Amino acid sequence: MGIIRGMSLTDSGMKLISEVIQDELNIPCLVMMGANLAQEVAEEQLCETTIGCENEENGQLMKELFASPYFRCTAVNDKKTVELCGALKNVVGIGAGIVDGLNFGDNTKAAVIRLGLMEMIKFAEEFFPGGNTATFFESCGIADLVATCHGGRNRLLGESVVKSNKDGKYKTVKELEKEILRGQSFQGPRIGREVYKMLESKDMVDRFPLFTAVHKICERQMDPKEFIQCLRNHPEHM
Ligand SMILES: NC(=O)c1ccc[n+]([C@@H]2O[C@H](COP(=O)([O-])OP(=O)(O)OC[C@H]3O[C@@H](n4cnc5c(N)ncnc54)[C@H](O)[C@@H]3O)[C@@H](O)[C@H]2O)c1
Ligand SMILES: O=P(O)(O)OC[C@H](O)CO
Repeated sequence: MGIIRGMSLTDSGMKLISEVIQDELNIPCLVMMGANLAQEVAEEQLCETTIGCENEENGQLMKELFASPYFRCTAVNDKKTVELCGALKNVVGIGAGIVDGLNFGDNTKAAVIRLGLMEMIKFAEEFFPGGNTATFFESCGIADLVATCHGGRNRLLGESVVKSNKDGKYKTVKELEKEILRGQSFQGPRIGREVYKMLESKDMVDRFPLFTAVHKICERQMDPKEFIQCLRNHPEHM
């Protein structure tokens, strides 16, 4: 069962982490993604998760293995979309943190969550076609977006980047990771870089302004203050 949120760029394109595990270990690998902030799961607070499988029998088996009164599992026969949700939401989470750092309110954050979701759906259609849009309404999709955009480490990164501003100079992701996480790591910046490379290779950057802006802010190629302006001209509004 894979819970790692990420992807890997290879010469032949983008691979999901479960595919890397399957290829390296030569074993089947299902995935589990959802609104599952570790601290809250450890405290046995009620949460939901999504098991992504390629056949219903395996999904059901894993559901029986993992489900508990506080950990409610749904098995979905759309493994790639489930895993893609778990990776891409980290990039949106950074965007939500940038909004917080810039002192914008809940309406703006809601816009980031919605536009982020639309970019996730579009990215899946372009690069991993054949999935089911309904999967984005499982815990791995909208619910994990909400959790990450309010309580995740990636949100904290976005806010911290903005707040690290000293005379127009911002701290790097590496510096902030060392200061804030002390041994843990942010998943969003690496995923954002890989997503951006894929978009650039297909000349699609303009269609994904939120993913693009988050990536450029993480790489210090864009001032975080420009983030909101990038969203004003989003293709979803045209
Ligand atoms: N913490 C949570 O709330 C939570 C919830 C659900 C899923 N996840 C996912 O689980 C995974 C692990 O999360 P975590 O909270 O334990 O993170 P963490 O930052 O505590 O640990 C990640 C570890 O992976 C190592 N690492 C990073 N890149 C590596 C590489 N290329 N090769 C080898 N090691 C590498 C890091 O050094 C670090 O020790 C992540 O993909 C995360 O998104 C985390
Ligand atoms: O703390 P984050 O931002 O890495 O998010 C953790 C989990 O993915 C939330 O489900």
